[in-house]
Amino acid sequence: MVTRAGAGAAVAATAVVALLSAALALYGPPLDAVLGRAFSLRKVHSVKDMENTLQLVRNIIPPLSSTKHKGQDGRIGVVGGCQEYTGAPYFAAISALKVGADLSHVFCASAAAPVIKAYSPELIVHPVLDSPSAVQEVEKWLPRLHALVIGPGLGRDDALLRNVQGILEASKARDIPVVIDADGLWLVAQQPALIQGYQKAVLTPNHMEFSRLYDAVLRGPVDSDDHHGSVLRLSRALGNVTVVQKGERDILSNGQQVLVCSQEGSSRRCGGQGDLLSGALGVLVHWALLAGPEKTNGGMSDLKLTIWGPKIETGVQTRAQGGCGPTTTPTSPHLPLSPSPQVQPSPGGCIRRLLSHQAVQPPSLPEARSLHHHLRHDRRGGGRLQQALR
Ligand SMILES: NC(=O)C1=CN([C@@H]2O[C@H](COP(=O)(O)OP(=O)(O)OC[C@H]3O[C@@H](n4cnc5c(N)ncnc54)[C@H](OP(=O)(O)O)[C@@H]3O)[C@@H](O)[C@H]2O)[C@@H](O)CC1
Ligand SMILES: Nc1ncnc2c1ncn2[C@@H]1O[C@H](COP(=O)(O)OP(=O)(O)OP(=O)(O)O)[C@@H](O)[C@H]1O
Ligand SMILES: [Mg+2]
Repeated sequence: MVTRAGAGAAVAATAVVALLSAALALYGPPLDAVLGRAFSLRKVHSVKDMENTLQLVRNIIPPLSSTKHKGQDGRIGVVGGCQEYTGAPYFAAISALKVGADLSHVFCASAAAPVIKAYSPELIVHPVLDSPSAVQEVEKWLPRLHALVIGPGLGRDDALLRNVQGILEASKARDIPVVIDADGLWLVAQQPALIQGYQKAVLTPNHMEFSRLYDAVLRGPVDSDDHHGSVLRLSRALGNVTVVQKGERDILSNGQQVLVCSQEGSSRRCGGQGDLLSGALGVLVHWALLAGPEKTNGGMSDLKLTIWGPKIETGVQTRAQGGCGPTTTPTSPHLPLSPSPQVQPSPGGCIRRLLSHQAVQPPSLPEARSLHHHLRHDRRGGGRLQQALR
């Protein structure tokens, strides 16, 4: 049963991964300053660290106010949902709402629409994705959306993928941040140029999706001895889009920095947990952008290669140094490739530690429901994510 604290921690943790992905994607330096304040080398107590992490997240959550109107704090679109998969787009879209977006749209195939509509009256479901005019239908809504989450439950039907390609092009033309997950990544693996250099794209591959994408873009297998370098290389090869490789440790990179979150999460490996993350990320990317650099002190560029979490791992090394990091000397001054396997203490002599996400409890309905009920209640009680994070 998800406790209030557990729910808060789970949501907070997702928020942290989402926030860091957003900050990596959207800003230059120096989130490091904020992180410097938030994390320290001292023996970390998870509650204390989570409190620091929450402060970082709180910086971007827009305050509730009577002067705001519906939709102002987030209108998120999920592009996905087909005959076989109706749960994934629901999980992504409802997570966006529960994290704190005001409106959540799902653009799906007509067969999936009545099913997803039946799941929740809170979602605005458009049965357009398999329509011949799908791109135009979705394009009508783009001026009113703050971010898109492309892929949950999309499936691999060529006609749908072609429509999604057009939707992605139209979104880029409007500078809309996009989170690309699941079979949206299948499309990107087939046509990497679709997001090449679009730095408002955040990719959230799982283990398998990462291997496929890496192989398609870098023409070779992932170097299993160098996860950090692999994520860095893939991000660089795609023009510094942000890549969040989900796994026992989540590894994030924007082609300049690498963040590793290794906080123990749920050991359940059930379907839907990645969908929850992608939906949450859709809102938080928008909020991070809305908050602006002053709220996150700008972002990441001074952030050194940092290994985050209870187990301090070795730093990434260049191959020349016997390590398995990027093969070329990194152009970025931000990546001090340590000659020794020890992690270089980052500025201020501390090796920061990021307590990040505990994977959301298995989304079996009762637990998810209590989580959702809990956040919803907080939302109504005038608290958004902050309330849930207390
Ligand atoms: N309720 C719904 O509507 C849901 C719908 N969903 C939708 O399903 C679609 C496909 O998404 P997906 O994640 O199931 O397929 P994908 O990632 O291609 O993996 C395929 C194979 O790769 C392997 N494999 C996977 N992980 C691995 C690992 N860590 N380490 C090693 N191997 C690993 C594993 O093969 P195995 O090894 O088990 O034979 C797995 O079977 C997508 O659109 C998504 O949105 C889901 O979101 C769930 C909820
Ligand atoms: N082995 C693991 N141990 C702990 N946490 C994990 C592990 N693998 C993934 N996670 C966490 O679970 C969440 C979902 O990751 P997962 O790999 O299940 O995504 P996914 O396959 O896309 O899920 P979905 O079924 O929704 O598509 C992520 O936050 C990730 O950090
Ligand atoms: Mg997935």
